Amino acid sequence: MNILSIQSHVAYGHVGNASAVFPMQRLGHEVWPINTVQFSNHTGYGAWRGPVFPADAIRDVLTGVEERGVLPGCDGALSGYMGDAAIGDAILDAVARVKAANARALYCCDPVIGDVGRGVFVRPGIPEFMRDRAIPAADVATPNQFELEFLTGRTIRDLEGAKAAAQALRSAGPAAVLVTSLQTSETPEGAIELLAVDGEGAFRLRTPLLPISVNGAGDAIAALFFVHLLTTRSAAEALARAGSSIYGVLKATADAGSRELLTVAAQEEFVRPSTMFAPVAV
Ligand SMILES: Nc1ncnc2c1ncn2[C@@H]1O[C@H](COP(=O)(O)OP(=O)(O)O)[C@@H](O)[C@H]1O
Ligand SMILES: Cc1ncc(COP(=O)(O)O)c(C=O)c1O
Ligand SMILES: [Mg+2]
Repeated sequence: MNILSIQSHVAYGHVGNASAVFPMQRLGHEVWPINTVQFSNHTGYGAWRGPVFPADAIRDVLTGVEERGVLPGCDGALSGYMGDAAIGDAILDAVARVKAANARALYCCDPVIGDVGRGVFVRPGIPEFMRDRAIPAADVATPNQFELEFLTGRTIRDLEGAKAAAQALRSAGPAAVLVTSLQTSETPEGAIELLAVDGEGAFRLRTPLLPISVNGAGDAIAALFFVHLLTTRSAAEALARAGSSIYGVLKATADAGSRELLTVAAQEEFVRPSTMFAPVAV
């Protein structure tokens, strides 16, 4: 498959396209990355350098790809960390151009806004853009629990609440929703959950909670879930593969004591996860 991936890029470490592109390539897919920023490192370090690209730069690169005549072969567009709200229009314009060229192409929006620990970590206007413009245009969305709560205006306390919020998001646009880093009153101590909901039902995947906090896992799991969904057309299957792969990479990362994901060193996890976790219909 051919995947257009519009998100951040960092020189050092693995977030945004620097986390998402390689796993898709390792699974055999062609990726057409367009970078929304080029930073030295992710913003979780508190300091970083490098530019946020203007919307026109993103449009221009997409126009160049379009001029190669290849957009009819694009199977999916993936967007993530934006840098600035002005980039939003360029992303939705790119999605529209991909869909005009290939009516079967899907758009996966990873609505990067923030997380439970850090709160909102993107520029003003981006959360509202995600809620009001990107989500309605998306076929697939991959919010973490914090983002799902913001996007739906609901507080998630238990699994039923998480399912209801995911359904509310589905009625706003995306047919398939993957909720990451789910921890409700029903999540056992020492565990973390993923919840995938599509027209077939709701599925939960539970893994051990590792004693680490790294950035970029969300970007990688969104990419993995999207390409597995495109190839298998099953949210439950995509959930099992993507969740098991991320767990394997994070386990290796924790074992190595690394602050950055072991995207390269643990690459076998993308193809053959050391542990396959089974999804449960809920
Ligand atoms: N400490 C952890 N232990 C186990 N799995 C984790 C841990 N942190 C992240 N993950 C896995 O990676 C997924 C995506 O990470 P997450 O932090 O939710 O993304 P985001 O960065 O978008 O918030 C989680 O749903 C979970 O499956
Ligand atoms: C440049 C950049 N891209 C993407 C992300 C998203 O990372 P995550 O996958 O942890 O949500 C971050 C988070 O700090 C970031 O700084
Ligand atoms: Mg994220």
